[in-house]
Amino acid sequence: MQGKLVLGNWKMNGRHAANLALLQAMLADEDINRAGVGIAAPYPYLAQLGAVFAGSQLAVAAQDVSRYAADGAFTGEVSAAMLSDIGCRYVLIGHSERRQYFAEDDACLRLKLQAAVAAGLVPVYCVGETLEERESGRFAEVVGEQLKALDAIAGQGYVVAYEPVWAIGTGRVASIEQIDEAHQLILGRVLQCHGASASIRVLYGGSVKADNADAILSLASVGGALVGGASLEVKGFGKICQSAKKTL
Ligand SMILES: O=C[C@H](O)COP(=O)(O)O
Repeated sequence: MQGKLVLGNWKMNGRHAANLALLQAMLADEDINRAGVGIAAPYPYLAQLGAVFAGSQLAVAAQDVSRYAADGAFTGEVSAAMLSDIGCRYVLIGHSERRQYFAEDDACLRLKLQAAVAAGLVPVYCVGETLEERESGRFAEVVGEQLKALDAIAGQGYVVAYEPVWAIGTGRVASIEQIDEAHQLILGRVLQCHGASASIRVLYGGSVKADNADAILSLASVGGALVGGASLEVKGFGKICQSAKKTL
């Protein structure tokens, strides 16, 4: 059985000196410093993560990637090949903040997924409904539509992250029943579309904290966690990683 994966997403946070202290504290924490844990940092700090994590099993992840696969005249873009070149293992694709603020649509996300796998990265494809979509009973329809982009990389390695938008950074965590229902739905769709051989982890993200990690990560349908705010400090993140370790 593959272990649960815990990825911290620093979002647009960090400064070189503060990162160093945090990363070194993570390396010194035996719950964090092991296979199955990684950090997604802003582009300017990915090399710093690579240097500090060198020789450890901690993974470096990017928060986004260009939809353009080939090098060339795309000012401001960072290609999947570049991320791979500097040692990234994972890349977040389709985070709700990218969908919301940068208008990333299905066509764009399909290209990003393809570019990522072509460069040997593991995409962490994020899906999730807004509060309005949940309250109007459209949760399964919305998530089902979002999952269709994965057809672009059928048969390849990827991770899905279920992040209900209403639970991100709000402290309002989805209930255990809501999480299990969503994860069962996602696992069912992935299996239906990509075959019985699909061995896909579905991470939960949205206000995962030290005090709810045990309950969330003990669900069989939850393959790990995508952690925002709590990955910016070592104590809470360590506790979340410990909850994942307990399930091994
Ligand atoms: O990528 C992480 C998610 O957006 C969750 O963020 P959060 O843990 O701060 O709610």
